[in-house]
Amino acid sequence: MAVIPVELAGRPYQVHVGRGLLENAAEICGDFLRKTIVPVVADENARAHHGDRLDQSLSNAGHEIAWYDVAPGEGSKSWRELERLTDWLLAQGVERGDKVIALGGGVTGDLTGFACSILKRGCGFIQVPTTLLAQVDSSVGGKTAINTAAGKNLIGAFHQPSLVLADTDSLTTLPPREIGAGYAEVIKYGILGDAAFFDWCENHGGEVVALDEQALETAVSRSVETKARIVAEDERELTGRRALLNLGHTFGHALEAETGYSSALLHGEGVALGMVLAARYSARRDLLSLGDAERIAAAIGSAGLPTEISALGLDCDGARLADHMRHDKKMDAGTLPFILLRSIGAAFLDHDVSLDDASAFLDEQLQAH
Ligand SMILES: NC(=O)c1ccc[n+]([C@@H]2O[C@H](COP(=O)([O-])OP(=O)(O)OC[C@H]3O[C@@H](n4cnc5c(N)ncnc54)[C@H](O)[C@@H]3O)[C@@H](O)[C@H]2O)c1
Ligand SMILES: O=C(O)C(=O)C[C@@H](O)[C@H](O)[C@H](O)COP(=O)(O)O
Ligand SMILES: [Zn+2]
Repeated sequence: MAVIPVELAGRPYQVHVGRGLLENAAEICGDFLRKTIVPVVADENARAHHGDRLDQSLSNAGHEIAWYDVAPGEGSKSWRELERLTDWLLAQGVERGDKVIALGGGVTGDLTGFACSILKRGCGFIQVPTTLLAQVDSSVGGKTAINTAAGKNLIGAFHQPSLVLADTDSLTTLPPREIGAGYAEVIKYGILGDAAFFDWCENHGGEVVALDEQALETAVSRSVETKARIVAEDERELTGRRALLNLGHTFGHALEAETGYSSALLHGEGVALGMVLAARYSARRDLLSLGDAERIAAAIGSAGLPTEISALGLDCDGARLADHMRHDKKMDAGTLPFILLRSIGAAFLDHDVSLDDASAFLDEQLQAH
């Protein structure tokens, strides 16, 4: 059990990581739950597997849950679902000082967080992440968003939760593919800034995806500590520090767009491929050794994650993927900074990448193997 602080001036909060947290949710939330009725926005699968544990804890403390169901899948991060959710929160009489609970993965957390950021110009929320990806990444740091036809996370806000409860027991019911997708964001922290953690992932990644208790707790805690530190340094992605957390995402979001935000490619799988592409592109520009690029690909592949975009069977070329990238939120006065690598554990923002060159590289990768 670990309690990790996110030290944001004026609104610090804690991330609790460990087993059995849902059984003690009411106690940990304490005064954050100030009314009898507690609105809980829940992914349908997360509720089916873990809703009872939350319900039991809250009802033992004299609360009653008002449940709101979110359909599984990226499609729920939409204008339509945002409207439906905000209407429901208003009907529940949620006030600014209340805390809405988000129970589920990154989709539920991103949607609920964004709804709370605009509800009456901002009400509170508590993240209860139930996927590996959400525990190590999306529940921490306050990025909230929905997708639009133009691209991923294009409508959103920075809105920090008041508390995060990452109960590792909830991961036992996750499908293996979702565990792999979450692991992509775990190994990301090693690749972008912590060579020792990358080494640890090479040695223990198999245990993490097999949900070995000790390896899992180390992976989640270490990931959250790293993210909390970076977010505290650059909450709104203004200095370039937080942008490093976007390693693999420029390529990854383009691939997600091209596959229609469908189950054909999960977010974490897109990030896995995107990190391999960022590493190989860094090698192509003589920034990173080819050996290190392939070491990264091997570590990602050994967790069962995809490493070759040619295997996706996409009916598109590099220029089309580059067009998706023009919607990237890092775009600045017509140029898109890329997160590239000098070595494993040393990512940086490269402002000198031309999208034409990236597109030519992607053409090669689409043909490879
Ligand atoms: N805000 C951020 O900083 C941030 C960071 C990373 C990713 N994201 C976003 O997060 C989303 C991906 O999140 P995700 O990978 O958690 O996917 P997700 O929310 O779609 O959940 C994945 C699947 O797991 C199911 N599920 C959830 N909890 C379960 C459980 N305990 N047992 C069984 N099934 C369960 C869901 O129903 C769903 O089918 C993407 O939209 C991505 O853009 C946001
Ligand atoms: O927290 C961050 O900052 C991240 O970039 C984490 C990413 O893993 C996450 O997918 C995030 O939602 C991507 O942000 P975006 O700004 O590229 O939409
Ligand atoms: Zn991500």
